[in-house]
Order: sequence, then structure tokens, then C-alpha cells
Amino acid sequence: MEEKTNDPPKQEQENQQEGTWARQAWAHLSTVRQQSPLIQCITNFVSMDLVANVMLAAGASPAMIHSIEEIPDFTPKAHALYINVGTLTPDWLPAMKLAIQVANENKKPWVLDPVAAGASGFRLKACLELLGMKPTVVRGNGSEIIALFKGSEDSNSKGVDSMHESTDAVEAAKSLAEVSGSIVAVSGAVDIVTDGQRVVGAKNGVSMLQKITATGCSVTALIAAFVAIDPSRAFEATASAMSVFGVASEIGMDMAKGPASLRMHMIDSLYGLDRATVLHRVNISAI
Ligand SMILES: Nc1ncnc2c1ncn2[C@@H]1O[C@H](COP(=O)(O)OP(=O)(O)O)[C@@H](O)[C@H]1O
Ligand SMILES: Cc1ncsc1CCOP(=O)(O)O
Ligand SMILES: [Mg+2]
Repeated sequence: MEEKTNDPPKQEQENQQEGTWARQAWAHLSTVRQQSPLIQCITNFVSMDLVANVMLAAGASPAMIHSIEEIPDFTPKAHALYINVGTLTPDWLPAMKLAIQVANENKKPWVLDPVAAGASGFRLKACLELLGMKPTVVRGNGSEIIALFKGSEDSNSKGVDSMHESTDAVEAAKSLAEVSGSIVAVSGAVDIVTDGQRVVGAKNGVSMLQKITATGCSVTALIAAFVAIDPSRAFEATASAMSVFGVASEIGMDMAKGPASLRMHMIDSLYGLDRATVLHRVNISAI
């Protein structure tokens, strides 16, 4: 016979924990709105507009400053740094590395988006070098995280799009987190977040996000904003950011007719998210 304890039953405990994640997500979003952290973004040409607009809608203050000449002056002022290799060429790498070095020296969190990591030898090498500089968080799709974990190019690479489900990459993400010391996040139908030990899944979002370019880049930027205001709890901040982005897209989808209007309604919904909606919709649980 099961021994009687005063602890609530397992299902009730799980419900309580999920409520805790939702309250935490609201706390993170409210704090971003109150503090409006300054985020330096060195991101790809395709994503600059959407990334900046998503961050503004969430309450953060983005600055697309990527010239190496400006980094010594500007990077120390930023609350977090966002590095994205989407349209990488060799001349961008020194600026990225200097910004990371300055962020690390100033104990500022930084977040890496390894776009299409397995698409070419040049890109993979660059991503592995950046990963070696200890990002606070790395967020990719399933194929990107698997390429980083394996450290090898993907002969089937579809470029920036994923050939894998996020759930295919759970073990790769855990190992990568253990080896790198970074929080690793994998986006997909379920967004996975791990520090190598803990693994949670955020089950928010809509599949049509895949039909809007730079939504992955944008959710990584949102992670940078959330980590900026809670740097000592990057695991929790990452899960909050991914879930909040997903909730905004779910609400946007109710008004959208296709990808172009989803883009607009998702930004509006992120801007207008209220406490009751976040508490009701955030769906994060242990995996
Ligand atoms: N099948 C899906 N269902 C719901 N949301 C999804 C799905 N696939 C991706 N997303 C969401 O779309 C956003 C971008 O993720 P993804 O497409 O995986 O990134 P990337 O653009 O880097 O490939 C994330 O917020 C993710 O949660
Ligand atoms: C299409 C494209 N090509 C190079 S970067 C880029 C944007 C990719 O954005 P995301 O990874 O968020 O889909
Ligand atoms: Mg991407």
C-alpha cells in the first residue's frame, strides 16, 4: 500500500508547476516592458526588420550595431548581445568575436543563433568557434542543434529550414548544453530548453510561423531580451521567451489570413499581451 504523505498528488503538483512557469513568464514579460533592456543585435540582413519590431513590441530596445569600430564604445552599454550568423561572410566574424569578448568582459549575457549551422564547412566552423566563446544561450532549430552537436556538416541540409523535429534533437541538445555550459534551446512544434540536466518543453506556437522568414531569428532575439533582465536564471528566461512568442502567434493566428497578416497580428498580439492571457495560455512543462 502507498504510504500516506501530506504532499499533493502528482497531477496536482504538475499543475502547480505549470502555473509557476506561467506566472514566471508574465513576470519576465512585465520586467522587459518596465526596464526596456538595450539589446545589441549583430544579425542577418533578412531578419533585421522583424527582429527589431518583435523586440520593440515586447518592450525591449534593439540596436542593430555591427561595425567593429563601434563595439568598444557601444557593447558595454548594452544589457545583452545577440549574435546571428544568417548571412555570414568572413568580414563579419571579427566584429562578432570582438563584441562577444567585450560582452564577456563586462559580464553581459549573450545569445547565439547558429542559422543553417550544417549548411557549409565555413558556417559550421564559425558557429563552433562562437560556441566556444560561451554563449549564455544558443537557440536553433532541430537540424542546427544536431549539426553543432555532431560538429559535422549536414549533407542533406535544407539551409535555414529544419529537416528534423525539435524532439529529435533532445539528446543532442542535452549533450551540447553539458559540453558547452550554455543553455540550449531547440525550436519546433514543441520548443525544448535544457541546461544539460533539466529539460522543459514549451508547447505554444503555430506551424505557420515557419512560413514567415526570420521568426526563428526573432524568438532568439526575444530570448536575449528576457535573459537581459534575468541573467542568473537564463534557463527560465529562455523558456518564458519561447512560450510568450508562441502565445503571441496563437492569438495572431486567430486574426490572420496567411503568413503576411500573421506577421502583423503576431507583432500586435505580443505588444498587447495581458496578464490573464499569459497565465491562461503559457504551456511549459518538464519533459
Ligand atoms: N510545427 C510548429 N508548430 C508550432 N510552432 C512552431 C512549429 N514549428 C516552428 N514553430 C515556432 O516557430 C518559431 C520559429 O521556429 P523554427 O521554425 O523552428 O525556427 P527557424 O526559423 O530557426 O528554423 C518558434 O517560435 C517555434 O516555436
Ligand atoms: C532566409 C535566410 N537566409 C539567410 S538568413 C535567413 C533568415 C532565416 O531566418 P529564420 O532562421 O528565423 O527562419
Ligand atoms: Mg533559424
